[in-house]
Amino acid sequence: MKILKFGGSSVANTTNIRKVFSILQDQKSQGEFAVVFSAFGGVTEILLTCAQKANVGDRSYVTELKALEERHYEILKSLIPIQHQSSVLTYVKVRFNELEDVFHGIYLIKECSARTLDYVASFGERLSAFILTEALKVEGFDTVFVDAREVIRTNNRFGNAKVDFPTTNDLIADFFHNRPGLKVITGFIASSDKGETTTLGRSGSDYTAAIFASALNATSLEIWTDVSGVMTSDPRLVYTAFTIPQLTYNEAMELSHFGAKVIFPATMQPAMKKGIPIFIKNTFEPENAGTLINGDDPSGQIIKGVSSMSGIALLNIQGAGLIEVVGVSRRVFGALADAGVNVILISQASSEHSICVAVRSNEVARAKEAIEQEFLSEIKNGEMDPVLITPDMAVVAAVGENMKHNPGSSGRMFQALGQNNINVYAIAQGSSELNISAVVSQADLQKALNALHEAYFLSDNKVLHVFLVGVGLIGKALIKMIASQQEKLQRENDLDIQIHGIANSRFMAFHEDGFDLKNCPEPQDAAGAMPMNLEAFIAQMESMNFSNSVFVDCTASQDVADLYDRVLEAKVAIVTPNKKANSGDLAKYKSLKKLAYKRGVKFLYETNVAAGLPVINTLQDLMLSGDKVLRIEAVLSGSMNFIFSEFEKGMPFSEVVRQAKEKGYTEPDPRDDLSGMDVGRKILILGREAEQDLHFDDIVIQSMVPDDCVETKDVEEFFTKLKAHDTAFTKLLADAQEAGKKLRFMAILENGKAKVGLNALDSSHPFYTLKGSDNMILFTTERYHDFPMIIRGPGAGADVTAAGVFADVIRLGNFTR
Ligand SMILES: NC(=O)C1=CN([C@@H]2O[C@H](COP(=O)(O)OP(=O)(O)OC[C@H]3O[C@@H](n4cnc5c(N)ncnc54)[C@H](O)[C@@H]3O)[C@@H](O)[C@H]2O)C=CC1
Ligand SMILES: N[C@@H](CC=O)C(=O)O
Repeated sequence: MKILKFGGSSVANTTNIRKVFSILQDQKSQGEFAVVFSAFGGVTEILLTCAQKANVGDRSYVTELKALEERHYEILKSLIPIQHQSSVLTYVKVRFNELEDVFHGIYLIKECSARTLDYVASFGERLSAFILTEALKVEGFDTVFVDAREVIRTNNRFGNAKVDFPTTNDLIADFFHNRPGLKVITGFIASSDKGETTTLGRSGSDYTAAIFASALNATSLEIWTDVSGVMTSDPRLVYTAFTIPQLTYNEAMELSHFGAKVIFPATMQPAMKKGIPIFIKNTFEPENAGTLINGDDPSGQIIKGVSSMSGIALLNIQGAGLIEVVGVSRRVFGALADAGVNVILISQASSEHSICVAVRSNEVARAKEAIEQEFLSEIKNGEMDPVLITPDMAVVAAVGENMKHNPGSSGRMFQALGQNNINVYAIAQGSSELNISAVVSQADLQKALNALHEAYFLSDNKVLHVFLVGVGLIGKALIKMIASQQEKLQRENDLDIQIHGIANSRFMAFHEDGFDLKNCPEPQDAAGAMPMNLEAFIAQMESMNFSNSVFVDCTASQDVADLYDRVLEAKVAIVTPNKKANSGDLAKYKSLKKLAYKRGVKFLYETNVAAGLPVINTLQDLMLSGDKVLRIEAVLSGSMNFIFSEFEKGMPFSEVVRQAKEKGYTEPDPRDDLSGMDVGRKILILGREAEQDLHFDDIVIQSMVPDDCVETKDVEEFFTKLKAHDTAFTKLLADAQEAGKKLRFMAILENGKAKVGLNALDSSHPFYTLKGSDNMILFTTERYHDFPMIIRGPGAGADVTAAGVFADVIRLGNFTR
């Protein structure tokens, strides 16, 4: 014998009921079973509301009751052919007549006791189960209607009656023994030994099913609902939550206590006592295996779920007068009990200086008053401080029976929370080691759940939440590149990259679920676009509070770079091609790196030098492995190399510079390249990465920007003015060519000093053959002494740069894994 229970959502309308019938048809070949039904979805609430309305003299209950009656007729007429309807119609009519009378009575005497409410509520299940009993006959089942009031005996604690199991078990066994056929049972309702109608409290229909399962020693109990079992976390907060295949009874109780509302602990008890397996199944996805709950789980998995409880406040009771005083806890908890406050979590350190208690927010004022009253004299004479309240808290809990004697679970929990900058206010773990709970701020709840979920269940799967400032040439190329790789990274590398914030210098926009990158709008065209404000952008990023957030700066802006410390303080990683932070003040450069290290987040800037070429990483590896850089000789500007190599082909200089800009090789302002500033910044960064304390003053830079072109209204005017210097540049080139040389704009760093400028090189020099946007870097080090280490390749352009930025973002996925 198997017991199946279908909840209100499964029988909310004819379409859903047909799904239930098809599930029952499939059961026919699988042995004997009985079925428990809840009231049709929402009916109980409507009945109770009508009663409350009648109780306060609000006659609108009459229309609501009429509508409810109609709904029942509609359902029965759609399920039962006309020739079989009459007895069912009569049954329903009589029940609604009774209800009318009851409500009228309430309306007249303005009295509605718990007993009356139970009686009113009982109509929901009586109606649904009766209609479904008859409808199932039409489907070919030999059904028997079971009004559970006949067999479940309880005391008369209306609203939450206690079951008299010995009597109930006998009555159920007798009933089943004497009545062949498929029993269709009303959930939720029972009766007292005086024949009064009672109800079984929250999730009462589940309880009914468990009572029958226990009384009949059922082989299993199936709870059919509208979700596919118990999930690893709340799917509304954790998008990657998934169904837990198997749970022990204890784990299921812990999880449901902390928010997995699929099953209510008390309802499991009768089945649990008999070791009856419970399946949680989805009526709308019957093929889904759902969750099996039983006494044992052979999977050996340590953590099964991460659940939470919102709306919590912390009470801190502290003072020197608490230390080594016997009876303090008894008085605290006695006072709370007397005030009817439910204690959710308790934590006391061994110093005994303070006791921390978590309670529901709506009970905190009462709790504070009760404790302060209890310790009035201690507070007065300073032995104890007034009770401190920390509001707006939430509890997150990792649950799993196999934590027992398995070191590392709590370590993982607090590492994940710490890495994501989530402050833990209190901790509790019982010696049963079934649950580790941490109190965090309500604002951090979603982030905490996601961080823990990832740490425990998705160690192979990572979601990176990107906030991109600078949707210009590189930024747009980056979005395109992520869009084209997004699915493959998810599928093959378990890496999900989502962009939640985009901005240019004028507008910013955010998307909670991540922008659709294949059709990503420009910031100004996105829904909810607003004027750009850097502080507000960062504040929004902080308030979205995702775990694994990444701030990508694709601007050339000093203002953006100036806010990196704030970003890192918020434990958000930074990826950037922007050189401003690393080529600015030396102390700031060092402090940013230190801060990133301290906060445990990455600050990656491979594209600061030579775009996507692996220059910074290589240099960092050399330094980490103990090498020493003696000399760096390099062509570090893709645009300058393009300009001087293309110029050889005979085009006017100003025209080649314009082409370099059009090809996306130059800085937003090409004078940054021509002036040598860009190369100056790069050689400075390389020097600093080589552990040399370089300042910008240590670099001698030869600018190629003619004096009258330095100050112009805009870039266009600069190009116009540059034209006037074409002849002078052609002469420079001709002189070099005459000497059999080529012009290369390069940087040399040696002995703590750097030089940046134009050189005429003969064919013996490695830079002689460079073409287009090529960069080339020669590292002469203690290890690479006789022959330098050489890195060469395109060092500018949208695609190679965006690819480098993208690679840094992907690297974050691996780093934090
Ligand atoms: N073009 C290339 O080959 C390479 C470029 N880079 C670096 O990449 C960065 C971006 O370069 P491009 O995309 O070419 O520049 P761009 O001028 O095309 O785009 C810059 C974007 O940043 C935005 N922006 C500027 N200031 C801002 C602020 N304060 N707040 C918000 N947004 C702001 C602009 O509106 C624009 O959307 C620069 O730092 C550049 O040095 C690095 C390596 C190679
Ligand atoms: N303008 C730069 C691009 C990247 O830093 C260059 O020309 O190399």
